[in-house]
Amino acid sequence: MRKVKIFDTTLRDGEQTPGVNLNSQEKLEIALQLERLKVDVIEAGFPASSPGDFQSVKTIANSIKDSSITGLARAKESDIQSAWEALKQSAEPRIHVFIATSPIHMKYKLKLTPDQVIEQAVHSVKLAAQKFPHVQFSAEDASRSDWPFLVKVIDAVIDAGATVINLPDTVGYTMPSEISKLFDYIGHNVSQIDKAILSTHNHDDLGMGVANSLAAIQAGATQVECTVNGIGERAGNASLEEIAVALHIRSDYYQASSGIHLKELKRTSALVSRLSSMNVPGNKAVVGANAFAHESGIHQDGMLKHKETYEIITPELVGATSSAPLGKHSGRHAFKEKLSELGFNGSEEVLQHIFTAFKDLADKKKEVTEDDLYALMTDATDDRSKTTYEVDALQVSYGTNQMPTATITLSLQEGEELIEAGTGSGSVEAIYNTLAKMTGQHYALTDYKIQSINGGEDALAEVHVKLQHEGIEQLGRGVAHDVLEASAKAYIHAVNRMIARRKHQAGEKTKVG
Ligand SMILES: CC(=O)SCCNC(=O)CCNC(=O)[C@H](O)C(C)(C)COP(=O)(O)OP(=O)(O)OC[C@H]1O[C@@H](n2cnc3c(N)ncnc32)[C@H](O)[C@@H]1OP(=O)(O)O
Ligand SMILES: CC(C)C(=O)C(=O)O
Ligand SMILES: [Mg+2]
Repeated sequence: MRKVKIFDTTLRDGEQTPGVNLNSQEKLEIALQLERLKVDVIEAGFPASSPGDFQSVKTIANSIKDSSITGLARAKESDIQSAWEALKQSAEPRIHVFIATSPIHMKYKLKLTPDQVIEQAVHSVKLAAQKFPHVQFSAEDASRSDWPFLVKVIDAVIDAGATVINLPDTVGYTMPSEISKLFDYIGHNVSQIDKAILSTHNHDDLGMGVANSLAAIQAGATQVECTVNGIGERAGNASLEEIAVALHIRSDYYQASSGIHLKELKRTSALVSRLSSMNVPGNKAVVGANAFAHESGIHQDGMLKHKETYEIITPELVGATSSAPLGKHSGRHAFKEKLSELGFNGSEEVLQHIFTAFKDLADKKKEVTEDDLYALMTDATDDRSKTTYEVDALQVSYGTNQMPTATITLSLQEGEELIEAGTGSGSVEAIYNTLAKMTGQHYALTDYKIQSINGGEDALAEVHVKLQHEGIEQLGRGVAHDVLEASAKAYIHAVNRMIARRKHQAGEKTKVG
């Protein structure tokens, strides 16, 4: 059985999803979960792209031990230097240098001749290899590049020190049989291909991301790049969970396996969905809510008689069962144990905060599931030093013939308390009008999404909002047993993050000035 390395790029290409913006703490939380999932390489970001990304990559590189950490860099000295500064403390420093090789990108975007591209690629890989023991080179838009030219580039960068060669289908243009031929061609025509790992990276513009990844693996790729839930630029990247499960279920066909801890898939998907505010569609393969649901009579009959009639993947395989090991009579020890099993590694103060929220919930809800605990954990692990406002109390008065009125108490970081009332045409609008008055800013609400965790009448509500103010867009999320409380918390979460971002930007400007 061939081993296929999983290179996860949720924190880099995944974060390029329009509207997704993860802070350092959220990125670290995802990285810790990717480590538990046993991905081989985590692409933690693009250090030269912003001070925030630089810091996230550095923090992740210093915290994760069981997966290799890498960062993206253009074929440019300053990007490579920045990646080195962020990654030098990691266990196995690894860089990902890229430059485009297709005629359209070279001519119009880079404004370079093919020879100049080879020269820049070789120069950059040599520079990178002086610092990093592992250098990955990507020929951006490889699938629309001239194949003999690709061979020339790849031979030259392997000579310069590249140890991994990645051939991305950057715009999701190629088809499975074509990518198969491309990998086969490269395998047979690059004289030194045995010195490097061959990698595939596919986008989903034509819905072929996973199919192309599997075809490339069949044709010789031993590394596959993907993201959790398939998030990413435009239509997204090939989805990690679909590739890992396809390799497992059809190992007879691919004769290859990943080392992914499949039982962690559902949990990883839920975490990424929550932190990125990107809902997982119900019919999404492997991790969607309906992936193991059987609706029609003939199917249910078949399942009752013999599960394999309609089930090729068991929910247990991917950790999709929800258990309720904790209840209102559970104590702190069992609770702490369970949270650490779920990957919680926060302070005692945050643990106490989650425990109080759990007890409140257990009083109201029949079953507290792992998904509920995950939601409470995510809700509580925001950096409290960056919290300007907190929702202390909320009362909403609503009647069919009456203007909804919200009365809200907010506590401020300094210990002060604000109380205000306001109205709106609906209950949520009344809350948001009141919060706008209290925070003294008019934030435009550009998105509002609500979902229940696990379903059922007593489910937790999770609200995601997007606020816009003076050119900045900010996501926020809130979890509560009540939808109105979750709505207020989501709004305040976005406001707090917006304020923290502005303070950070002002700090950066002062440093530069
Ligand atoms: C296929 C991919 O996913 S590639 C990764 C894409 N990810 C991102 O772009 C996310 C983060 N990006 C950013 O924050 C910014 O684009 C930055 C910081 C990287 C660069 O910002 P700016 O310096 O303002 O440049 P801008 O983004 O406008 O243009 C990109 C420049 O890089 C050049 N460039 C693009 N790719 C490469 C490359 N692989 N190697 C060298 N130069 C490159 C472009 O030709 C352009 O150069 P020019 O300024 O001489 O015309
Ligand atoms: C940077 C490269 C690998 C990329 O994301 C792409 O080409 O899609
Ligand atoms: Mg990409």
